[in-house]
Amino acid sequence: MNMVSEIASAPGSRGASDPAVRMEDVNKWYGSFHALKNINLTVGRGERIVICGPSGSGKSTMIRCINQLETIHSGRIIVDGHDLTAGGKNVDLIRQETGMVFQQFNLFPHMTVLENCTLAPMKVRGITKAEAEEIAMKFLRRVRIPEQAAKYPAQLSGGQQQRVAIARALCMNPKIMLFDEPTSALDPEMVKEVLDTMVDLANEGMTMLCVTHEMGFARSVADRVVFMDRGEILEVATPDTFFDAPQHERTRFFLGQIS
Ligand SMILES: Nc1ncnc2c1ncn2[C@@H]1O[C@H](COP(=O)(O)OP(=O)(O)OP(=O)(O)O)[C@@H](O)[C@H]1O
Repeated sequence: MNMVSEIASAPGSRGASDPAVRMEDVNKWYGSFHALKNINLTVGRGERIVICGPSGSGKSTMIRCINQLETIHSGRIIVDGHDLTAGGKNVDLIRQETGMVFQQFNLFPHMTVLENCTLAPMKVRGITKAEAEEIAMKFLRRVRIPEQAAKYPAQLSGGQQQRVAIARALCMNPKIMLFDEPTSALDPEMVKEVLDTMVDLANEGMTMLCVTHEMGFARSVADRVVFMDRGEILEVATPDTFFDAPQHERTRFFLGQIS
């Protein structure tokens, strides 16, 4: 049994019993291409989910739908009790609920690390520059690069830039962190520093959905692994079951190819 049936909440109400994310019968098309097919997934608070599957299976699309970088065509996505798919797009609310880290770090090149981290909190949370800088420094310390605050992104390594991107997302005080292949663009020697930062976050109880090919991370950090193929969720399992006794033939084929 997965947590879909273990977590219940009354529709329309918000409270401690709300799951962090609930996706109900979500469908998405790109033109005539059916990219997400009846996706149902409930993520508990503090849960760590790793999403894997072959290229083009819909992993990025699925997590980009959670923070509305992509729109869905049917179904519902409820984040921390807010139905983000109802009543139009509330970008400020989405940005406060979900932080996202992309493969390409997406930092503003003309702004310092500190400015990258303070921009959105000042704009969206309405806090002063001094408050925003205090928060930014707290999170830059947390990702272990406070000494880089005055530098520009181009002066940092890829791993450092990705840690800035994580700090920047945390400055919005999100309830959920979404990671879309955060280590794929990094040189191998920098992967570990970013994964270590993600492990720290996981240990602090952050709810996380991570699209990643880092199966070691999935095995050691995930509470559940979601396997997608051709726009469908084919399997949701604990790492032990997923890696040692996968239920679906396509999961076995996928694992056979990457091992
Ligand atoms: N903007 C778009 N327009 C049209 N088709 C798209 C668009 N974005 C994604 N797709 C298609 O939707 C499918 C799912 O893409 P998605 O990026 O979600 O897959 P993925 O599992 O994350 O793949 P990868 O591991 O290669 O990043 C692919 O077939 C892709 O070509």
